[in-house]
Amino acid sequence: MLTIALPKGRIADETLDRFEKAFGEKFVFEDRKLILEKSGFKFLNVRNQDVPTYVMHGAADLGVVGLDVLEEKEYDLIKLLDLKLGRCKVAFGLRAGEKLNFDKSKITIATKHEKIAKKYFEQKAMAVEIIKLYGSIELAPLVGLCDCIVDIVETGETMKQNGLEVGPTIMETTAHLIANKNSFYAKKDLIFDLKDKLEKYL
Ligand SMILES: Nc1ncnc2c1ncn2[C@@H]1O[C@H](COP(=O)(O)OP(=O)(O)OP(=O)(O)O)[C@@H](O)[C@H]1O
Ligand SMILES: O=P(O)(O)OC[C@H]1O[C@H](OP(=O)(O)OP(=O)(O)O)[C@H](O)[C@@H]1O
Repeated sequence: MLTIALPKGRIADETLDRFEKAFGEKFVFEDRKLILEKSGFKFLNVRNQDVPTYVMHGAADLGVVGLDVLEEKEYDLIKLLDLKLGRCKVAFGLRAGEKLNFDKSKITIATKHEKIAKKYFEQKAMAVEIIKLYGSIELAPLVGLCDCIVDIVETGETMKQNGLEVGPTIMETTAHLIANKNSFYAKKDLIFDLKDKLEKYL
């Protein structure tokens, strides 16, 4: 049995579609159930940001999560396979017409991706103030909470509709299949078999 933590929403749905293609049967969470057990798999329906936590602690052998979320958590996990779904980037958002002013003594940034933003500026040896938010990040610069934001951009439509422009990209991200280190050694054959089957449907 392999236990796999999936992030609620479209990435989970698309991952289960891949399993359907690879194994020829349907995998669907029933109503409000958070566990789906079928044909040797136990899928867990968890919050996006909790996926690495379940895998790190061994409550799940495997997980599916965006590289950006993985980078934020800084856990020691194995990246097994790029599933090539949930493609987007982590980028700056600036008020239309403004540029990132690297000469300013202190830039204030609002973001859900605190560590990614912090690392970016550490590499430039710049002092920044980071304000952690949990959603609707694009609102923050419009009401003077910050100078700019760091957020997920897929189509760029959310920024555009809120008077922001997409600035420099910090990282590209896609959903990856990740593994707990102990599970990887203990269940190597099962895991490699799954990886090979999923790889055919990328
Ligand atoms: N257009 C998109 N918007 C947001 N996230 C995307 C998009 N495309 C892909 N992703 C991936 O999905 C992840 C975010 O998923 P979701 O929006 O469900 O997360 P969240 O709002 O941070 O989580 P939660 O709702 O659990 O708080 C991102 O971190 C990224 O890896
Ligand atoms: O470039 P786009 O295609 O417009 O997509 C990007 C938007 O989608 C995400 O928000 P989400 O819907 O997850 O809401 P939240 O982060 O504000 O909770 C992300 O935080 C951006 O706001």
